[in-house]
Amino acid sequence: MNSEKQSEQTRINQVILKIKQKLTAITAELNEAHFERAAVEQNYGQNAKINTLEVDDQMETNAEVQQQKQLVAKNVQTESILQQQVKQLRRLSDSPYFGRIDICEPGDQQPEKLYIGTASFVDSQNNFLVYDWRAPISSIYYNGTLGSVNYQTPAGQQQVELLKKRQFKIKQGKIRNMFDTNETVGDSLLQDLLSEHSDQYMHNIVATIQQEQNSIIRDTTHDLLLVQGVAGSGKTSAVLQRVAFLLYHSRQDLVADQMVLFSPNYLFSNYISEVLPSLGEKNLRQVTLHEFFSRRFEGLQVENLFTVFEARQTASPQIQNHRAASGLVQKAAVYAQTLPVEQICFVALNLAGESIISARTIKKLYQSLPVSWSPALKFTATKKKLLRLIKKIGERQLAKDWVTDKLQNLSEEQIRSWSRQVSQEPQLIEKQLRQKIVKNYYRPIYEAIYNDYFIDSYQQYSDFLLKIDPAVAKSFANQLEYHQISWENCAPLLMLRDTLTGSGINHQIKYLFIDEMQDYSVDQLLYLKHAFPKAKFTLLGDSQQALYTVAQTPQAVLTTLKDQLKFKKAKLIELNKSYRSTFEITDFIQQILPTGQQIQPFNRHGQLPQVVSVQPDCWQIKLLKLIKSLQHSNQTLAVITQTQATAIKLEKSLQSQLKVTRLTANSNKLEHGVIVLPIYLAKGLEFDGVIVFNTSQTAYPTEKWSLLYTACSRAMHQLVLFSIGQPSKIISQINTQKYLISNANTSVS
Ligand SMILES: Nc1ncnc2c1ncn2[C@@H]1O[C@H](COP(=O)(O)OP(=O)(O)OP(=O)(O)O)[C@@H](O)[C@H]1O
Repeated sequence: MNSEKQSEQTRINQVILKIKQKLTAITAELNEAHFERAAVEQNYGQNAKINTLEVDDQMETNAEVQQQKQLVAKNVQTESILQQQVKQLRRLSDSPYFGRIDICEPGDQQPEKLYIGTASFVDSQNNFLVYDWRAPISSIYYNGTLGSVNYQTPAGQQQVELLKKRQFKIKQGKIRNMFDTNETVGDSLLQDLLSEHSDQYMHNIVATIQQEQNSIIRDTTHDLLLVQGVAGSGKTSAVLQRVAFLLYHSRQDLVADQMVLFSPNYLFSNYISEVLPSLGEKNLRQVTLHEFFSRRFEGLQVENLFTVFEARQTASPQIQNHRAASGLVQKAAVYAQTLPVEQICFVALNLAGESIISARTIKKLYQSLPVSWSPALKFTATKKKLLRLIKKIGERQLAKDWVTDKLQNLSEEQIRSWSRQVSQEPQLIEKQLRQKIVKNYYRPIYEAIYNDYFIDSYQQYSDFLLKIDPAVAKSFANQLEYHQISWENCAPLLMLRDTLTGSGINHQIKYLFIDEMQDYSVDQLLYLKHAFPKAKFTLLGDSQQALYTVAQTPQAVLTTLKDQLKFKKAKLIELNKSYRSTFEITDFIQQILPTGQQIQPFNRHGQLPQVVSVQPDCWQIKLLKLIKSLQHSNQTLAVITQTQATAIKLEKSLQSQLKVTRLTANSNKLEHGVIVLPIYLAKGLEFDGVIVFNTSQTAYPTEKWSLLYTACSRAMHQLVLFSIGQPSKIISQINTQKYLISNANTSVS
């Protein structure tokens, strides 16, 4: 070991010793906090069991229980903070840092050495032994080449002289690799990392963030950050580090619950779920667009984009008719804003076959409001009037015989449960019990009012569609009969409903992230912008991987979004360097793109991709042989099909000979071994080896280049295109030096 390395190792040993001392102290505190919480909880449990029917004790007990509750909450919080610290210290004790910068501030004689890790570590004298990678000064590590560099601080720009930049790979407290670099973050460490096997979970990339990724991560000024990057360029990685950065940067007024990530599927959600915890941060909320819509259309089955995709691969163009066109969201908003009251579809509030409040009455209440009010304002005011009205209707029932009958037949249990909520004055008890009986009876009406059911938004949307496109209106009505709603109708219908009722808007979310944004229509993005008005948007996409729409240039995407979504400060960041695949794979897959877009491959070498074509009568044997030959060198080997239907057939033909796992839309975990899955579930994921199943001309005509590109770009180390019959023209037009060819007569091993 050279002396430089020796002295770094000595420092590491000293830092780890201090980390471990702190870990011991915090672990003791944690044990104490745990013990205390258990005691308080037990005490709370006993208090909560006190008989609250004893009136004298009731108030006192309530206050005591509240106090205990607060105490439990406080203890839980303390314990969880300590748990976080323990986790963080454990992580640091294995690998305290990954970078060092030597800087000299103006006027200083001696340079300062700063070490950068996944979290800060301060010794008992408040010396920073490790700086958090998100600290303002750490940006020098990611952005600066040696010489004079600037970095942003809360007090403005600072200038320093960067004298040295050193990278470390430390594992179990030992330096495994260390070198100085003048680049942003040197290639060697990246080489090392990218050569590893794929994992069930994505890793954080803080040690090797690249300069252009850093600008995504640290952006705090734009309300729309549009990241358009080629496959494997680190878009998802960058956005997750961005979340961690924002949580650190705005920790006074931002918590993870104020962020939401729209992800393409459950597999992906699970795949990325370890990144933030590995950086000591809480995970942010994740949702798929399908889930989001489904929650808003209770009782309806929302069509899934995957089903649309499957149908498109097999259906004739005629079947695809009568789908809603784009631009409906804006039209729906205008329609709802200008809808004359006569045309609003009010619905009578009925109970047990009797109309309690007629549609005419509701319309009258609505009409009585100032014309200048917005529909949402009128709707809320009508709602309040209806609540008052139903209360009055109930009051008129209090002395009726049916209420007296019910009162006399109240069960013991019902009386006991209500007696806690009614007054103890004997003369008031009967009145209040009558009120309870009536309110209970009218509960469905109250609920209908609270849930906005006094307008039939489906009928209203149907009326709207009739004006725009009667064929779509008809198909919408047909689907509704079967309690279904098509994908394209979701956003415009919600927009119409929200505009009329003023509901559906979430003001809490401050940051919204969308991965695979090329699969979202402008209509859907418009709706999300409306539903999350306070959120800054970060959209990640690669229009070359558009499975459901047509590819657009990044600039065109930006123009469309800026014009339609009305963001004030929008920025486009393009990423052209691909990190996932070997040089050879990236070099091959960029030839699939018709636009001739230049993807910069990362300088990591491997085998050439292989194109295998086999005869239709022997493809099973050949495929089996191929899989077996690739299995041992690839921890995860994905066989990617176009549709789930093909994946099912493939699984059947392979499973008697081989252990295979087929993934479905409901799968949420990646398995090691051989995986069969359709392309739309492979989005955002990566595998050691990929076999793209049946890349014949029939399966992949020229216009399906985007599907082929997406499938091939999932491969990290090895790629095989397996064609039954003549390979696709997309492949045959690629320079033959970029891949190896084997045919039915050649061994595929
Ligand atoms: N700076 C980096 N340091 C180390 N690894 C990186 C870096 N950037 C990206 N990677 C790795 O490259 C791979 C691809 O990254 P990621 O999945 O974030 O790309 P993507 O652009 O979202 O891909 P796609 O659009 O194809 O799904 C991952 O294995 C990731 O860990």
